[in-house]
Amino acid sequence: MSLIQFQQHRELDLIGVGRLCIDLNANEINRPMELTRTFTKYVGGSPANITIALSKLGKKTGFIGRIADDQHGRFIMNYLQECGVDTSNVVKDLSGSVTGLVFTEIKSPEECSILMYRDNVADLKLEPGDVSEAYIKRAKAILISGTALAKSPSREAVFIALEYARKHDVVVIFDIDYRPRTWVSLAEVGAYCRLVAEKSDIILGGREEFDLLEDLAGQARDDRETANMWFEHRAKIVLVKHGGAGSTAFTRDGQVLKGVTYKANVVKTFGAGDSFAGAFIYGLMNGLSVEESQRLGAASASIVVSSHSSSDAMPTIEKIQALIQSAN
Ligand SMILES: Nc1ncnc2c1ncn2[C@@H]1O[C@H](COP(=O)(O)OP(=O)(O)OP(=O)(O)O)[C@@H](O)[C@H]1O
Ligand SMILES: O=C(O)C[C@@H](O)[C@H](O)C(=O)CO
Repeated sequence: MSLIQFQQHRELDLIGVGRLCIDLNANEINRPMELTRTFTKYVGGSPANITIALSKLGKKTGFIGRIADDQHGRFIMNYLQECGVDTSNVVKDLSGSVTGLVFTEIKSPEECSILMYRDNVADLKLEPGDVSEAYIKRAKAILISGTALAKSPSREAVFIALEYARKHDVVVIFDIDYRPRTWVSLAEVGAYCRLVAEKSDIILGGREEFDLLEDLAGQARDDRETANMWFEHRAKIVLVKHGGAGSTAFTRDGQVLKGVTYKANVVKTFGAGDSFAGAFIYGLMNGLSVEESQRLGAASASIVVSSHSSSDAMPTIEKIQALIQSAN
């Protein structure tokens, strides 16, 4: 029996929950933001990127989120629809909120950062009443982004989504997705993310992100100890991402799988985690082993870090397979 039981008859493969934003990626690369004058606009936000990745891989996806009632909000809505993401549960926020913006700085292939504008953003205005039980029960899986827990009412909306998912056997995938500018304190990150991690089937994060959840007061924990901690709860797969060094997946049935990486012609490093997650989830949903799914994730990430955008560059399965074959 496979590790993760997706309810195969469900009409939607994955519903993303949380952030829908705009990425403004520097056109003049290899220089600091202070000297950057022009940017290209893309849809962004980690859960949006992952949902778009799955859609481009041919999966049926939907999204639960709020967008601002402005030009950027409409740009996001149009792009999701062009990608085939169902937007029936994306709500226009009428409270005067704005679209979250992310300016990306590409100083060198090794040194990239993001500058987030997150005051009064629409995505964090998601309300419990926006989350439909009937919608969630149509899906095989939901993807929760940790950043959506940073503030109320989005935080409560996520807990409601989680409750409906559990009630209807919808697989819960939690990407810790820690974004410092959004949170009030590290204590809150740990407290709220732990509550979701305890109820999740698959947990994805970087080493530092897991350290935040485990409340270790600065002591680094070993990946295996991390995985064991979450296996005491509901998790069946814990995946720790290690940037250019790959990833390690732990499974509840005792496997420890080191993920390969593929050579990239790195333009920028952000987008790696989201593209990895999209193709990794695709692999699991298609019944591939965890190791094969990690391979798809790594190949997708190598394509995206070699491109200028995150969402727009999410590859098709043919492109991923061609890269894997050319590397063999
Ligand atoms: N420089 C690179 N070259 C090739 N593959 C990479 C590179 N960086 C990351 N990857 C691939 O992407 C996966 C995820 O990367 P990473 O650990 O940086 O995720 P992340 O921290 O969530 O990324 P992000 O910067 O998007 O938040 C890695 O496990 C690896 O397979
Ligand atoms: O998650 C965000 O809000 C920013 C992303 O859209 C951006 O592309 C990125 O950092 C991906 O890792």
